Amino acid sequence: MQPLLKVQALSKSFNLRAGLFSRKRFSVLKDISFCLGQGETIAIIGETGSGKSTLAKLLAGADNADKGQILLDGNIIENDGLRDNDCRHIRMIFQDSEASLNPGLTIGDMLNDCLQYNTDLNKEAREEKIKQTLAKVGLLLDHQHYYPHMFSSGQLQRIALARALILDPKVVVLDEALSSLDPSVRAQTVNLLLRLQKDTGLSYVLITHHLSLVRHISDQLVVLDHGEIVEYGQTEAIFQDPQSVVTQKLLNC
Ligand SMILES: Nc1ncnc2c1ncn2[C@@H]1O[C@H](COP(=O)(O)OP(=O)(O)OP(=O)(O)O)[C@@H](O)[C@H]1O
Repeated sequence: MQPLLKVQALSKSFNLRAGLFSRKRFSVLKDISFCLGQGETIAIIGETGSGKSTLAKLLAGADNADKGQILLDGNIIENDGLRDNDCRHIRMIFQDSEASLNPGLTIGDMLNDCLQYNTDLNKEAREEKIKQTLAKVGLLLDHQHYYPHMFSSGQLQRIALARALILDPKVVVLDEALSSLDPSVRAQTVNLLLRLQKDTGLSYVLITHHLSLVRHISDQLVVLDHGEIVEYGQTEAIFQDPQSVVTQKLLNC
């Protein structure tokens, strides 16, 4: 069966200042390849600086790769740094959702803007979509009139999720999106993510340092080290018998 998301030999480097007048390229991701099926979750783990967030940004189209392809449903959406402009199908949620929300906009206006920029829906259809999406993430219809500062951190993550889901994506990239939540709110958010996945066949790319979360919700696991994949396979198999020294170190700490 064709995977929903296929990442092929993705590479990324940045310019680094190497002296007063010289720069050199610093390779952050090298030949990254993996597949993700519909309704599945792949976790990406690795030490700080191993390239996880850079990979998340490439997947969501927030940055371009130097080389390699990203295919969604068999269609190339990124090819050697050229991205298909339609960013709807892969959406991203960050750790600090408050910082990514405009403090001067109500939640309803923010969701409405998102629909206006990305769809042809008329006013009534947009209102209906906002209503459905707020309900989907467990928020009240009245919350559309509130501003970001009026919500708790758990509710803010639901708002970030609503902003991602309102465009009916196929993949959501969660970059440490659950890390700042306290354990009970994190558990509620995980349950919400799992329910949405079961109901809608959504796929997740989970980037986290929380190994228990990785084991609980991911089907597959990618271990990054200095921008390279050192282990890739079924999560449970890797947890039970990690092959690479890097994975053994990460799982033991
Ligand atoms: N825009 C940039 N310009 C130059 N270097 C960058 C840029 N973005 C990231 N890097 C470098 O790329 C490397 C990987 O960074 P990245 O944020 O992807 O790592 P990470 O695995 O997500 O780390 P963490 O777990 O701390 O979030 C780091 O050395 C970082 O300094």
